[in-house]
Amino acid sequence: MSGLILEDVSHNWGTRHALDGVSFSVERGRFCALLGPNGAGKSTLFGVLTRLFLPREGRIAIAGHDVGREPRAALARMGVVFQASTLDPDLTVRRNLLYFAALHGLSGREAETRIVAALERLGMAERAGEKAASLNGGHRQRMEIARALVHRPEVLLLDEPTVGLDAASRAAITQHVHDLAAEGLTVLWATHLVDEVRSRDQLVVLHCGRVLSDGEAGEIGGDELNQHFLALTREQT
Ligand SMILES: Nc1ncnc2c1ncn2[C@@H]1O[C@H](COP(=O)(O)OP(=O)(O)OP(=O)(O)O)[C@@H](O)[C@H]1O
Repeated sequence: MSGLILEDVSHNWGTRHALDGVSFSVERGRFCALLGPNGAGKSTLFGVLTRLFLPREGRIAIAGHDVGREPRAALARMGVVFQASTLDPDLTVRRNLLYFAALHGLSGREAETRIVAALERLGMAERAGEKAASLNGGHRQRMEIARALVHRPEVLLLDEPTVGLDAASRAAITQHVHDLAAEGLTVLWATHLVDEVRSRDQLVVLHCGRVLSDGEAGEIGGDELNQHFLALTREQT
């Protein structure tokens, strides 16, 4: 069963085709890297996936729920890590997550249990009492991911989640999210960094709003993924 389906999704910014007939699907429990250079349309795609704005045309389904016809059911099954931080720096990790849990109608013991579980999955349990402002960039981003897991989504969307992090933090977060996919979460990970893609990942290359390739990363690019990606996106510019 597919965790995520996009069929012929298009979106314009004025006369610019930011997304032009984008179609691909991600199987349940698969890690899909959405790789594209700056301006490829990755953030626009996240905007239509999360209903920040409506696509001009096309269909999107999250865990079997059509985003246009059943938006509440679809959004309830989706966790999102945006580029910009969503945390209150003056609150503790635990308070931030409690606040988010309340937005999903969770409170009391149920919220506490889920928060502990989400923080443990990201190796952040011992930091629950620290203020968000005191965390380093890598831990702050792990907390963003824990926040996105509190309502137990089936699909996790991450928009360039490692921007601004050092190499060790990038590697740790990339590993954590691969582990989540191995446990059954469907992951869409937008990036312009080829070194975040593993050979067994699904790889969708997006450029100028179009899907240029879709398949297993090792088969598409092999060891020369970087050169392949550069050649692919250079040809189309
Ligand atoms: N709010 C907007 N108004 C007008 N044009 C926009 C808007 N947002 C994006 N665009 C344009 O749409 C195209 C796709 O941009 P988008 O931000 O989705 O790409 P991206 O792949 O996320 O890029 P980046 O990696 O730089 O964030 C670009 O040409 C961009 O200039």
